[in-house]
Amino acid sequence: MSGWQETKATALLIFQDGTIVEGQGLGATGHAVGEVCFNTAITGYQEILTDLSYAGQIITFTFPHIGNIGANAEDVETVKMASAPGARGCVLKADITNPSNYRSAEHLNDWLKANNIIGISGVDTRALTAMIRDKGFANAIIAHDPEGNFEIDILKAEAAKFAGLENLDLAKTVSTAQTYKWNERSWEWEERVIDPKEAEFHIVAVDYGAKANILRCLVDQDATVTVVNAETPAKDILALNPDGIFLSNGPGDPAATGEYAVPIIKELIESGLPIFGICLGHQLLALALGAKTKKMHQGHHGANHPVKDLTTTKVEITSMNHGFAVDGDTLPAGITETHKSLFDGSNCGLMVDDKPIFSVQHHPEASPGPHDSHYLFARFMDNVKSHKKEAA
Ligand SMILES: NC(=O)CC[C@H](N)C(=O)O
Repeated sequence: MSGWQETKATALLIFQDGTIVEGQGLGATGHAVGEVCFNTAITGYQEILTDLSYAGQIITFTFPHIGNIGANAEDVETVKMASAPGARGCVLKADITNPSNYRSAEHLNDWLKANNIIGISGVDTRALTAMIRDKGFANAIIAHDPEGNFEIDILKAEAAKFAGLENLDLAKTVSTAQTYKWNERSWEWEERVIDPKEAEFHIVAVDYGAKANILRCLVDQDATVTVVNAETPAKDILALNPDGIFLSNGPGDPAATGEYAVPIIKELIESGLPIFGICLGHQLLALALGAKTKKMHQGHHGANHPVKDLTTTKVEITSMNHGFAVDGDTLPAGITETHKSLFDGSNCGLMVDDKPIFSVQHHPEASPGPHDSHYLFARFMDNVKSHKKEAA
């Protein structure tokens, strides 16, 4: 009995309502504020922690075995050119056991430290998840001090300053500073990086915090990808002579990027080029088309979310990571809802009726998650091929 009671807390999670959760510190020391969400995936913790869409968030993993396969340099979803890290912190139930996997290069604890991510273990993540499910997203501060010395009032005051993700534009802060070319394809067994072949199509990806595996999936479709900063004017994007345009995933409130993203996307729509958007890219496309987005109660973060493709009536099991959603009731005439979540009926996709333009809320690139939705990359490239043929 006495053992655990006497263990001094070396990490705290302090919510804005004053609730304090004690645990053991992992990874980086110090403190960070963010929105606490929960992710239900049972694999892919490293991909999740390095997804830039999680900027400004602290991730509670509902799966207890986090860290048991260690960490490596290959499972990082943050594109090296990105200027900021992804998640600010993570909350775990169990301590990290010694890694046991042939791909492990590093203990997760060391990797978290090196990547400036604060972790707390020993938390009743089931209770925390139930709390978020009942009350909605909660903002908190996560703090780690190996000596267990915390100035609670100062931490509470820091937590109180965080106004949450609503109205917060983070895409600009994680977007690539420089334009770069991406030509790495998906991996094959025991061959991590495949040399690119001469690609037939050129896609310009607007980077709001793009995941590396999205870029790989585009290259798999016989494309070379040029990645540009989120604020690149439409005329500069079009001057790169793309065959199609991709709008990436990313963090923060889509409505807060209104000043730059929406006007740029409106011009891109006018160009008549094929456009494909994922997650934040989907939300921004919807805004540019005249629809509205809204904050969700608890969001969708996991790797087993059923989504129905209304155009084929097929159901796909998807990877999800979003806290905002397109309000399907606000889609204007001429825009068709193509996908719906079978968990809560929320909008998961749209297409423009008379243009080769579509987008989805879920993550067809998976990483982590099932590959059911990979067909969307082929759907995009079919549009690109037809458009290029017509234009020739
Ligand atoms: N994965 C994403 O692109 C997330 C989009 C947006 N930041 C949201 O939370 O809804």
